[in-house]
Amino acid sequence: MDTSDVESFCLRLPKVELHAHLNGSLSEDTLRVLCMENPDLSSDEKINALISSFHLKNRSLEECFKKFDIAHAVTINPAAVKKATKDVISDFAADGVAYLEIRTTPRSVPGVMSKREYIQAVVDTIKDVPSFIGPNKFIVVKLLLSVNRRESPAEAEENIREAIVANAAHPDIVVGVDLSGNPKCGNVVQDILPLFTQARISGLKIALHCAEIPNEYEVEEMLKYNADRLGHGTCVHPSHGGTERLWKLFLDSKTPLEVCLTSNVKCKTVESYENHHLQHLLQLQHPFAISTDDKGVFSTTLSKEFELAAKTFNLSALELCHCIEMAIHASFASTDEKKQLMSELSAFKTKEGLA
Ligand SMILES: CNc1ncnc2c1ncn2[C@@H]1O[C@H](COP(=O)(O)O)[C@@H](O)[C@H]1O
Ligand SMILES: [Zn+2]
Repeated sequence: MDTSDVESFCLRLPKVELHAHLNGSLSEDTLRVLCMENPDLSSDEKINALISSFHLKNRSLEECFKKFDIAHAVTINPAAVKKATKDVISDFAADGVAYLEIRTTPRSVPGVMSKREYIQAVVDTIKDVPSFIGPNKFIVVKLLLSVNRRESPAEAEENIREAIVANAAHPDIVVGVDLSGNPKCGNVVQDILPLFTQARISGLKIALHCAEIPNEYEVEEMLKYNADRLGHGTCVHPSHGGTERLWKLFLDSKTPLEVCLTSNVKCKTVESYENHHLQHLLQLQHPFAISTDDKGVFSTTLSKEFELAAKTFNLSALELCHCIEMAIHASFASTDEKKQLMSELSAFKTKEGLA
């Protein structure tokens, strides 16, 4: 396919997004509107300062983490959380995403919103999707609730408890838990993985941010934990600060990896797209899901991530369709939903003359 064909093909592709943090995915328009609705931030200079710092070029992973505090400054009540969720879902649907798993860290604002009310605001908006997604659009949306490893074990325990309650109340929407946050923080193996086991026992799927930075002991324990999916997986391969042993453990686990190309390069955990560890997954046919991570912070879309993968690793139209197939299998969708997504993909392939 030539360049312009790749771009339009990636836009048309019925894509599957499995790794998208709500507050990292806010578009500039959404940020602007949420600022205007916030009396403390509604002046032009404050709005412009906030938005430009949200998109400021990162020089490190640390700098990236400071950006989420900016988004958190505007999603401070249920109405703002609903607006953020509605806009992010609409953005993905407009980008041709057919299936979306949003993940977000339950957050309380004293006197305004409890963690449960935060979660309810997201769930209510997901339930409301048919009312705001255009008639010619189709998107299935699920929710994972996150534990931020920077927070205390008590916070982590509370988030897992809230996730179990939310899953019991909305099993078709709240499908999993995610471990994320600054990888330099927290004692995950001792304080957090045991909590995730409680979530697993109650029927929630497990997604772990893994090996964003080198940490042999933690990565080994995470690989042995047999999560349903892993995110990033940057420092597993020996060429990126991992070891042969970790790499073998990872391959043997056959755990699907959520691959975030632009996030890794803009956070400088991977030096270039050409050097990205996706090359090894392609070579070894290890399952992966091309993902955005934080489309707002990194000014990307899922179509652009597919286009990047296609151009960097010379992937054909059929190989891009196979990426969607792998993501469907790795998703936390129900069996019927997976069948529906697979039949949508085969109808797409027929229409594109690929079947
Ligand atoms: C860049 N790579 C990353 N690595 C680890 N955690 C990340 C992340 N990108 C985002 N988050 C996690 O997602 C939260 C923002 O969304 P929510 O407030 O939950 O909706 C961040 O605070 C961080 O904990
Ligand atoms: Zn992430």
